[in-house]
Amino acid sequence: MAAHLVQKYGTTAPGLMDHTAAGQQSPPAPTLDAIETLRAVQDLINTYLANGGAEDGRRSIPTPEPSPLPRGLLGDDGKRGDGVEGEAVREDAGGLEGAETNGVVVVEEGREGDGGRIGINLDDIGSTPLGAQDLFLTETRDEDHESSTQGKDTVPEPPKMEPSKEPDTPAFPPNESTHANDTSIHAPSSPLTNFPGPEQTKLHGLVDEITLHLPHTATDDGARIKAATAALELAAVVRPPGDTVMGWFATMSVVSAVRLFLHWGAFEAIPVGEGERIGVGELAGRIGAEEALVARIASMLTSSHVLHHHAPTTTNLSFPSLSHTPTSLLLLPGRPMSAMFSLLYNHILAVSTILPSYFDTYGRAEPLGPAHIPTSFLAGQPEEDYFSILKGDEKALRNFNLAMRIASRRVPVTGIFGMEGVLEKAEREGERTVWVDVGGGDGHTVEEFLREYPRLEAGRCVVQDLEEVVREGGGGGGGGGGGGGGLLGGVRWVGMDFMRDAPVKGMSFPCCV
Ligand SMILES: C[S@@+](CC[C@H](N)C(=O)[O-])C[C@H]1O[C@@H](n2cnc3c(N)ncnc32)[C@H](O)[C@@H]1O
Repeated sequence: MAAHLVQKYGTTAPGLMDHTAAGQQSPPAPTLDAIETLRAVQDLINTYLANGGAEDGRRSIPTPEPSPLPRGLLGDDGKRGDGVEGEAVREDAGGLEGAETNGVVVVEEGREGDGGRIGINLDDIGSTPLGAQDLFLTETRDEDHESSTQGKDTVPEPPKMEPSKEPDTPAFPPNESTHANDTSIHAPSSPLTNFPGPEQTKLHGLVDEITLHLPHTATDDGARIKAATAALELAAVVRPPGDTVMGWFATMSVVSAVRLFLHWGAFEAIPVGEGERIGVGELAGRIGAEEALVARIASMLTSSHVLHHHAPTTTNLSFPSLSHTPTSLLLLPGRPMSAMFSLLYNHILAVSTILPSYFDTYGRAEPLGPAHIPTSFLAGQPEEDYFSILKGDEKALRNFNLAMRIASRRVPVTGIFGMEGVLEKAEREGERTVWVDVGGGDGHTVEEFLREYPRLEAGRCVVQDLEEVVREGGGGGGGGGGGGGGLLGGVRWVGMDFMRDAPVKGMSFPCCV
C-alpha cells in the first residue's frame, strides 16, 4: 500500500513514507498502514455502493484510488510522517512505474473494457499481529493505461528508490491469484493477536465474509452488498475513533461541493462518454465561474472520487481536467439519485441549522402532529405540514417524486408479502379492486408488482396520492412511473388526502408503502 501511495503521490506527500524502500525509510508504522488499509477498504466499499446505485446495472469493479482528502484532515490518531500541514495531494502527482505485488490484497486494474481483476490472499492475516505487514492493498496498472501514461507525460519523475527489501511473507504470484473467480482464496487460519478475544473472533468472521464474497462482487449484487457490509463493519472495529470524527468533516465538505456543482449545473457541463473529459478552465467558462474557484471545489470532488482528476496538460499547466465517475453520473439532472441528494440535503443539512432554535421554541419533545415540524419551521410556515408546503412548489414536488424512485430501486418491494393467496382470491372474486397503494406517488411500486406478478391485472390496481402528485404522475400523463402508460396502463389514479375518508372502500388488500 505504501509503495502504491508513493507511486501515486511522490514521497513529498504529507505523511507519506515508502515502507518498502529498505534502508531509505524507517520501518513501517503499523498505525499508518492500518489507516491506509482502512481507507482503501472504504474507498472500495464506496465505489461498490455508488455502482450499486447505478441505473444501468452492474459494472466491473474499478480500482479504488487513494483519497488525499482525509490525509489533510488526519487528527490525533492519524500520524503524519513529516509533520507538514496537509494540502490536498493530486491523485496523479506521482509517476513511479511498477507495482508492489507482495502484499496480501492485490487489486489489479486492466484496460478499460477488460474489467477489474481482484484477488485476495489472506493467509498471512493472523500469522502475525494485524499491522503494516499484514494488510496491503496494491495496485498494478497496464503500461498503456490512460492515467498511467498521462502521469508519465506531465509529471516530473519522482526520486529513484532502492529496490524493496524482501518481504517477510512470500511474494504473491499475480498470475495465480488475481482473477475475480479465483477459488484459491481462503480465510485466515490463526488469530489476530493484537485484538482482544471477542474482537478477534468478530474480525475473523468479517475477514471470512469479505474473502468469500469479494471475488464475486463484479457479477453478483448480493455478494457486493455482503462484502461491503462486512468491510464497513471491519472498518468500524479497527478504525481509530479520531479518524471517524474527522471523517465527518471530510464528508461535509464533499456534500457542500456536490451541492454547489449541482446548483451551478457543473455535472451536466462535463461531457459524458468513454474518454471524455473537460479542462477546469472550460468548465468554469461554461458555468460562469472563476477558474480557480472551480478548481478548488472540484478538488473536493476528485479527492473523494466523485469525479476523476486528470493532471494538467502542456496546453494548460495550471489546472487539471475532469471526467465523470459512476457516482457523478448518478448526480446528473433527471436522475433519481440526484433528486434524492437535493431532498436529503434540504431535509437533513438545511434543517440541521435551525434544529436548536426549533427545539428551543417547541421544547425538547417529538412534534405532536404533521404541522409544526422542523421542515415547516425552516420554511417559515410552521403551521403547515410538509406535504402542504411541497404541493405548492411544482419543482420541489417533481423532485420529491423522482427521489422516491430510489426507494424501490434500492429496497425490494416485491417478495416480502406472499402474493399467491391474494392473486388466487382476486381471480375468484372477479371485478373487485385488488391492490390500492395509498400514498403511491408516481406508481412505481404498483409498477414493480405488475412486473413481478403478471397475473395481477392493472385495471384492478389503484394508486392514491395527493391531487398534485397524481396529476404529476400517471394520472396526468406526467413524468411518473410510466406516465399512465406501459405496465401502468389501466391502473386507476385517485387524488385524495389520506388524512380524510378513504375514497376506495371494500377492497381486499389495501397497501401503503
Ligand atoms: C414517502 S413517500 C412514499 C412514496 C411511495 N409510496 C414510495 O414508497 O416510494 C409518501 C407519499 O405519500 C404521499 N402523501 C403525503 N401526504 C399525503 C396525504 N395527506 N394524502 C395522500 N397522500 C399523501 C406523498 O405525496 C408521497 O407520494
